Amino acid sequence: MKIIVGIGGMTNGGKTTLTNSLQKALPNCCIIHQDDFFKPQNQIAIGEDGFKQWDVLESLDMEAMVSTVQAWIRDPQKFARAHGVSVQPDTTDTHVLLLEGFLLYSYKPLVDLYSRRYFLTVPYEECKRRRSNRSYMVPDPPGLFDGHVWPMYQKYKQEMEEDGVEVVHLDGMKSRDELFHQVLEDIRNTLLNSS
Ligand SMILES: Nc1ncnc2c1ncn2[C@@H]1O[C@H](COP(=O)(O)OP(=O)(O)O)[C@@H](O)[C@H]1O
Ligand SMILES: NC(=O)c1ccc[n+]([C@@H]2O[C@H](COP(=O)(O)O)[C@@H](O)[C@H]2O)c1
Ligand SMILES: [Mg+2]
Repeated sequence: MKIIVGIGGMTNGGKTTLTNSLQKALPNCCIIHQDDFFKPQNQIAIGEDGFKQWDVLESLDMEAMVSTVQAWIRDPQKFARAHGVSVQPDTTDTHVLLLEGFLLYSYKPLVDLYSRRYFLTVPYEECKRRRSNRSYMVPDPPGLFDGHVWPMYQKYKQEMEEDGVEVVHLDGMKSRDELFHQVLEDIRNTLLNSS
């Protein structure tokens, strides 16, 4: 059996950290990072606010992301091999795909593919603090967090709620270890229930 799990939520909620830990503990587990699908900088629109609009769906090549997901769905074993994930002979029936990113549940062609949609959040102050310590490939200009990142997060979250997308909320203030064990157990139960 194969399941697709979303590790979504706000920037700096701890998505990438959690996803990388889960991969090591789950059988035949591949990851697709949404961040790998950002368009090149010269294709990112500049808003009326003067900021490059990184935190909108249009800044991501979502068609390419869906194609990558479809390649996994067609042949998870081949996908795993191509991505350097060794397939365990005793569990070849089980395949897990973790999709990880900050706008996983806002793109219609993806939203129904998940067996489970996790949503990691931390309070505003903590998010801003963590973000100020991060260095992205393109550094945040002053004011980006309050002027663009946070308002876009709120906008997409509100749309998701209005659309009735069901998510499992995760408290990103919990320790890395606690989050890892909580989600690992929940995914293992999902696997048992879908077999
Ligand atoms: N559970 C946690 N508790 C405290 N700090 C965390 C936790 N998970 C991740 N971090 C830290 O927060 C920052 C953002 O984590 P990251 O996994 O890159 O988040 P995201 O992918 O959601 O932006 C990193 O510095 C990371 O070490
Ligand atoms: N990877 C990139 O090319 C790039 C460039 C500029 C900003 N970002 C930021 O990455 C964030 C998403 O990644 P995280 O969820 O890991 O923080 C967005 O909030 C976006 O502002 C990424
Ligand atoms: Mg990340």
